[in-house]
Amino acid sequence: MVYQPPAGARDLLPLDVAQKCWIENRLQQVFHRWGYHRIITSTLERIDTLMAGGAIQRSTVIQLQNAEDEELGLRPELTASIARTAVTRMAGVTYPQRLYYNTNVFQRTCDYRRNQPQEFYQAGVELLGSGGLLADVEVLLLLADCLQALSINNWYLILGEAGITQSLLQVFPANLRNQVRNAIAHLDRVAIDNLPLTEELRSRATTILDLRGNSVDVLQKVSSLDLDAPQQEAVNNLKSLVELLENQGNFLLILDLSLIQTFDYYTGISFEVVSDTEAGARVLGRGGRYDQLLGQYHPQGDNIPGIGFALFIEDLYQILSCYQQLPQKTPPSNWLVVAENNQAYDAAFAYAQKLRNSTHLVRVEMDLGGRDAEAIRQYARDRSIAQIAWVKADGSTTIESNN
Ligand SMILES: N[C@@H](Cc1c[nH]c[nH+]1)C(=O)O
Repeated sequence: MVYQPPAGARDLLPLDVAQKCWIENRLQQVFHRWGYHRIITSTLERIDTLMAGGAIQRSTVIQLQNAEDEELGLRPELTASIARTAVTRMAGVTYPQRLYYNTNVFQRTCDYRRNQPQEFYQAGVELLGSGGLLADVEVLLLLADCLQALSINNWYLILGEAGITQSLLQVFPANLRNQVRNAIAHLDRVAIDNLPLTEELRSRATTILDLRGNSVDVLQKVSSLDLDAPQQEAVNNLKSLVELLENQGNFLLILDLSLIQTFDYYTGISFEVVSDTEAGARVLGRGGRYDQLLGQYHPQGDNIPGIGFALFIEDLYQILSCYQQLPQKTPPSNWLVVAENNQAYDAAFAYAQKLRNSTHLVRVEMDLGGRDAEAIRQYARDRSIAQIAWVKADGSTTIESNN
């Protein structure tokens, strides 16, 4: 019997892990520097929990069933789980809470034959309890810092504002609003042309779809629409955010008020990080503000504002491997400790332990017997092990460097 992994499953071998850790450690250092704390939530959630925010479709969740016949699923993202934890397990904490995660998520693929992956890794943050401009700026500058820590320079931010876009959609008749939203989400002009809209509304839908480009132009275009007072205020806030980002951040910003998903929980800014490579654009992460999500999980429905993002480790990996940034080998051991005969085992283990305790980050491996001295030297050369320690039963040791 040959045991195969299920379609879409992936095993990460030591070099893959070293490369993944290289990315994750850099991100983690940035999260720490900004005062974020790691949270680990359950891989398994009730389907209801995953879907409560309105961003997750049942068909994309890998589903499981427990003995009580509860419908469970593997988390496809972290924000819903963190929202659940925050208002239940973390009730009573003070705000703001700065949380980060670095973990796997599962997304069901429709095409099993192509062996499409179903397990992915994400690292991200959630900043809970702050609804203002400063929290938006913090999260976006933190995001920029993450990319800088990975030495990724060719990227831009597509910034939308779900609140503004949703409210601009209110002029459409309720029975057509979803179709207009879908057409805009997919930048589908043909669909807009085919909807039974008045010419004025059709032109409004096309204007929303075209609210994309450099921030000055887009802000001007949106201000020329007949905005009511709350819309005007939201546009002014967006303007302040853009100004702060353009002063503080060192990245290209594309304002996109047509940025809207067919499903999401965003109520304020929403954004995507896109890398610009010769091979084309690649989305490296996304996020946004969700001020109504935590209320879905709160026993009394109390809302707590939140904003965050997730970076997609596989996509970062693809970019970094093009630039040859990642480690190309697993780190070699520094020492190979060899017991010269059976009586020297005790002394050899003791010597190896002494080396391990001597400096931080040293790698010491024991020779496991069964080879002669030449084979041991060859092994050390093959594995790039710098030093061999030959240990005798009385504890005396000869050190040989292996160049
Ligand atoms: N969880 C979202 C990203 C996000 C984090 N926080 C807010 N949004 C996703 O996977 O798309």
